[in-house]
Amino acid sequence: MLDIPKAELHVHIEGTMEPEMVFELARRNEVELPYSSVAELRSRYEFTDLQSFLDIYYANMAVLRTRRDFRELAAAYLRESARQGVRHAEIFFDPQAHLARGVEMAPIVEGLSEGIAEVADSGVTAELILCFLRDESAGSAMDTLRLAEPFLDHIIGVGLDSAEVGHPPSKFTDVFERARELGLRAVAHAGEEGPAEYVREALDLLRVERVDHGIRALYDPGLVDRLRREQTPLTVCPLSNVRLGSFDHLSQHTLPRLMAEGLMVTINSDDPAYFGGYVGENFSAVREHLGITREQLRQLAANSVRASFLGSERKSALLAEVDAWTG
Ligand code: HPA
Ligand SMILES: [Zn+2]
Repeated sequence: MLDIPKAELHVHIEGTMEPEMVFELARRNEVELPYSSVAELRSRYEFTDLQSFLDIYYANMAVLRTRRDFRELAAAYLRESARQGVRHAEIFFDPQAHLARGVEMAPIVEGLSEGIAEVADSGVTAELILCFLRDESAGSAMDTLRLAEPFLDHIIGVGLDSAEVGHPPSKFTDVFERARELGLRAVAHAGEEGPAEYVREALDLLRVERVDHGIRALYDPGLVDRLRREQTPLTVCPLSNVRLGSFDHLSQHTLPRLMAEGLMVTINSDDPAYFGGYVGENFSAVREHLGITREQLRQLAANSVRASFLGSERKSALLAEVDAWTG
């Protein structure tokens, strides 16, 4: 497990809920689960594509009900990540999935913030990115943003996730414009299963500062040139891409090509409770299976700091830590 100092920029907090916690919260909140044991739940984690994962991801999050649940979820993720070298995380959350079950915005956002505050003494910091579900309507996204307005002190930006194909970024142009007016930063999932054209739309219409995944950009040489020129960060998630079928095996992942093209690549876990590893484990896996060198790992860690929304002072301090890493 690699403890190089780093930032994590692509992690869904609901995707950090380990099967044990699913069962614990189900018991505490009296939610009935269609599985008889943790082992049985874990045995269902055989995915063929993004949708097959999303089905179980949304089903499991039904156990998340209270402020305490969200606090414990964030704290547990950050504690494990800190053990794997994470100094800062920018964490996605999916409020629409919780609002639909009658959970209000306040316990979600304030609970996650309390979890972040709880682990501050371990030196790890975090910010929250509110993601819109792209398979819901643009109107629902706009309503969600309105509900979040009283909590903007806790939220650094907006993102776009869930089922990609058939739900292009263009659907959310107005919502992202409103988010920018509110002072929020912008990122979006694009080019995970969807075409390179969605990456272009995310850049041109949503004006995102980072592209989440972006692996399909390699199908479009003109786009690759642009991403290189503009040094737009891509938050790549190697173990996730394999588990959701973009590559048959990690040894076939195009991370080395993305790096050879001179792109601003970062390594992230996406949904670590489902995809077989937290971010340190993703670093270890690409070293082992893709021949990524120690100096390239240092580059990837430095990229994660540069691509974060941290201020310049903290960035400099963390980059010095990356430089000094001898592990
Ligand atoms: O990998 C993902 N892609 C899109 N939506 C998601 N929501 C959680 N994880 C993902
Ligand atoms: Zn994701």
